[in-house]
Amino acid sequence: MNPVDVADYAEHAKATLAGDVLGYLDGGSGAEWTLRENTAAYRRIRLRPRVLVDVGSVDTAVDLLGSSLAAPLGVAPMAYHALVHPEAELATVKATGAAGALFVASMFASTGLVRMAQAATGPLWMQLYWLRDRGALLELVGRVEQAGYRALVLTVDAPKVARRARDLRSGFTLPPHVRAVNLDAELMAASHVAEAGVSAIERHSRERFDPTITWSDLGWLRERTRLPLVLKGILAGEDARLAAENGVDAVVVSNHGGRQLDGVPAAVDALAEVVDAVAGRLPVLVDGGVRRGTDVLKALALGAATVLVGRPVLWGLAHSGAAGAEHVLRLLREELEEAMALCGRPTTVEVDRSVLG
Ligand SMILES: Cc1cc2nc3c(=O)[nH]c(=O)nc-3n(C[C@H](O)[C@H](O)[C@H](O)COP(=O)(O)O)c2cc1C
Ligand SMILES: CC(C)CC(=O)C(=O)O
Repeated sequence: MNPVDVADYAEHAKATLAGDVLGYLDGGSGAEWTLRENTAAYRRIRLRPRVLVDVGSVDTAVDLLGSSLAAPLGVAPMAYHALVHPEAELATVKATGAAGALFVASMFASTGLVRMAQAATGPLWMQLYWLRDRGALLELVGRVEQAGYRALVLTVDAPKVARRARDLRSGFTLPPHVRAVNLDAELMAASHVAEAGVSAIERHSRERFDPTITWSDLGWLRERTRLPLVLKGILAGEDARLAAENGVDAVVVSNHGGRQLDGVPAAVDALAEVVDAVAGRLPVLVDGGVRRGTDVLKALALGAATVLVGRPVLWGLAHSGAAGAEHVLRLLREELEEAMALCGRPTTVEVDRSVLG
């Protein structure tokens, strides 16, 4: 059966991927309460359409940090696309460009950052974790700048990677052919060895991520790069205000897809607080639980500038490579277009909180 919505791709992934890979992809931390909330919260938000509006043509385009996107959609940074398809990030980068969306590469991408840049036909950002070895961090930033990436996304919700029961139960480790090729060999090695009670992925963070960084360290990075700096993993209005005061260019409201602190609200439920706190000083993106075009519309209505999509893109990639990933993004865009028409809001600038019931 040909998939007709994201749920079909999710089902296909569940039926076909190896158990440990599926667990790493679909799983969350703790009791997975936040993971479930991310999708459940969208189902609780209702739409409030206006009628007899000319919706003969609907335009989903937005501008974001100097780039224009055909739709307010991006691919969230996700490690190791090679886990689900041999073409890995090359396929997802191409798919994203074809769909007119933004691609955020993970620091743990399984494809070289220059090869990703060469395959890109749209805007490309790079996600970073702050490494204890600042020399290695800066060296990577230099290569990212050189390759033409347009922004750095610093993930701030993972001073350490949280315990994820599915990975511990399955003993998940990376197969030998899947590597974080943009990082040094020593760092990569940790991800291939599981220890009792610590998953291979957890070891990355324990050994290499710097859990001591604070707001005062951001200036150090700011001074050393000309790229816009985006913080990913903001859930509190106070932190969003601090971001604006510390020269950050955008924030992503995110709970890491329910993979970090379990018990925090769904990303969409934290969105309004952050949007209100920044009061237009910076664009606010959101990710977590977006599975339908109506979810994108709800996030836009609450003030999101763009929505990032995580797991659905990997489900599409697992299903049929670049074609599947592109179809997932196109489905979301088409569903958004339909929802905008049926809500009587033919352009994204007309989407505000009055869309919500
Ligand atoms: C398999 C997987 C790998 C991820 N890897 C990263 C990563 O390397 N860096 C990061 O900042 N976030 C990472 N995330 C979190 C995503 O960027 C994003 O916040 C989350 O997946 C959004 O939720 P969704 O999957 O419900 O759309 C990962 C998520 C998944 C599912
Ligand atoms: C390699 C990991 C740190 C990637 C990640 O952020 C995740 O699995 O959620």
